[in-house]
Amino acid sequence: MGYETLVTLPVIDFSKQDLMPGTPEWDVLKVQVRQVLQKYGCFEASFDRMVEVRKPLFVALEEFFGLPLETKNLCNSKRHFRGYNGSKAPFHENVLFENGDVAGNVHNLTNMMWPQGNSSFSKTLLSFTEIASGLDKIIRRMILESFGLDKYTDEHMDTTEYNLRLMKNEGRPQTDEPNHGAHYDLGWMTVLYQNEINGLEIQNKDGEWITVKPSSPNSFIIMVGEALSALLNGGLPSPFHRVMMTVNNKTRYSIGLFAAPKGGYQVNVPDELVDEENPLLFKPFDMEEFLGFYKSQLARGATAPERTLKAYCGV
Ligand SMILES: O=C(O)CCC(=O)C(=O)O
Ligand SMILES: [Fe+2]
Repeated sequence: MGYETLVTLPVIDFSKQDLMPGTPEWDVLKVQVRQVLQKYGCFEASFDRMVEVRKPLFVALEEFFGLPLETKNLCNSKRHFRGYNGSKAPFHENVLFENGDVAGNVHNLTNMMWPQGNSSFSKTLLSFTEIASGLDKIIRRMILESFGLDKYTDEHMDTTEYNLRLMKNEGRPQTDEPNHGAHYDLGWMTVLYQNEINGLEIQNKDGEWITVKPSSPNSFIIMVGEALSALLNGGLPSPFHRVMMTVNNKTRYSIGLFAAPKGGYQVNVPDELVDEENPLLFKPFDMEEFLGFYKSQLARGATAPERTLKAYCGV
């Protein structure tokens, strides 16, 4: 699933208030989204709703990662799907809960970290989630429309869940090892937001790693995940990416909102996308079962191509 040579990511501006389906503004952006994603599987989305949330968001991330290790490890004391991972700290730390309940997880996380309360932390993470999920829904709706799949939109949105991941990366001493190893994102779509320290790299079709440099502090990086690529019968590529930082960099904070098919829901390539010229590329799959496969592959040291959806249910 190659994509064209990428130098810098194209930017699409979503700042217009009340962007509504069926309006001329919507249709113009829809065409751009389709073209850019078809080429690269990712783009930069500028969205001025981040203006007010940006500052408190990075205060919140610094506050969380600044907690003592023992406190952060409390995230793992309850039966959360993943929780806090600081095994590569200070080069990489992240916290991720995988049960699709962002509000509940933010609430639990806040109570575990600050038993005396920290309402600004939870409020800020929920504001971010609201903005990022709004943007995700606009973009996925545009994608479905552009593939002539409008009639599936409600079902698609109703069978989507979100997970939030908070990340901190620091520059490593001279090494070729990435902070966050190269991978494809697994779900429908990823909405990433970062501070001013770059480090995200996307591989272009020539195999070169291109550093993503957002052009504005209000920009998100949007990436197609494997599940969406499969739903569209390979119609959009999912970019291979990693985080790589040198020792000269300052601390990078980033936060990702991941939209994915709910477990128990069977993802099927719509008939509209399959014909003689476009044979079916993926058998129906359940995201939860795919995640099980992914994790067992990871545990036995499988390479990135050996833990893809293609390896799991490719025709
Ligand atoms: O930190 C970043 O910008 C990228 C993180 C990432 O690729 C992920 O969480 O899947
Ligand atoms: Fe990723």
